[in-house]
Amino acid sequence: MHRMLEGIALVAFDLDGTLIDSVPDLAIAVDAALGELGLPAAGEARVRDWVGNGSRVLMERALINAPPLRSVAGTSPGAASSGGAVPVDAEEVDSTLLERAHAAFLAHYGRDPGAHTRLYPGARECLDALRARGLPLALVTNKPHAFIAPLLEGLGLAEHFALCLGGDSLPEKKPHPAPLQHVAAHFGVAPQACLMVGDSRHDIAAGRAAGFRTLAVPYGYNHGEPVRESGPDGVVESLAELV
Ligand SMILES: O=C(O)COP(=O)(O)O
Ligand SMILES: [Mg+2]
Repeated sequence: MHRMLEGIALVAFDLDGTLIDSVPDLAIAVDAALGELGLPAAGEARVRDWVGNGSRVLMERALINAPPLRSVAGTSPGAASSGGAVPVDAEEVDSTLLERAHAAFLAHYGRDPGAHTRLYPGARECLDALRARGLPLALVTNKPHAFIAPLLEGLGLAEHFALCLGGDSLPEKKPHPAPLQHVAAHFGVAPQACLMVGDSRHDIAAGRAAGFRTLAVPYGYNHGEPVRESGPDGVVESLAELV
């Protein structure tokens, strides 16, 4: 058994960038939404760096980085966008435009959220092995809750998680500790006996703030930065190492 599982009675997993490579489908939906607003496509590479704070912030980042919008919305005209990491509140995006963009994204993404989405190597093996050991597993993603079931069903993982929380399940989402505190309380497990497994600084921050142990995978989405810099308690190259 991996040292990170010693004394652990519950494991909470992040979804995007940890269990699944979902960016191909996210990028298709982002680009379709931008297209509806007459804006140029962002492309997969840039979307990869914007994922992690839920769908509304994803579209906010897409709008902030859409060059024509800067003049349309009157925000920082002429400041060329480089893509990549963008602080959430770096700039104000017109709220009506953001609502339109977000609604368009949800409609496009909801059509077939798993079309090009694949499990990372080692993910199924890890989940199967933990489940066989009888450890309760939770899914804590910032993705809207409505997309969780179709994705898990498409991947044959619908039965693996005893509790699934989306970014809109509670008033707060990661990096806030509330979703993880909710999971620990739901199962009646002390936080120090819970492990949070994720790919981004938001997972590590939420886990630490909730009193969980934290394990990071380095292959996912972390705004272009190494997740090691967030100081997780452990890092595994593949989830298969855990079991
Ligand atoms: O939807 C997102 O922004 C990211 O979702 P995650 O929390 O599963 O990585
Ligand atoms: Mg993630």
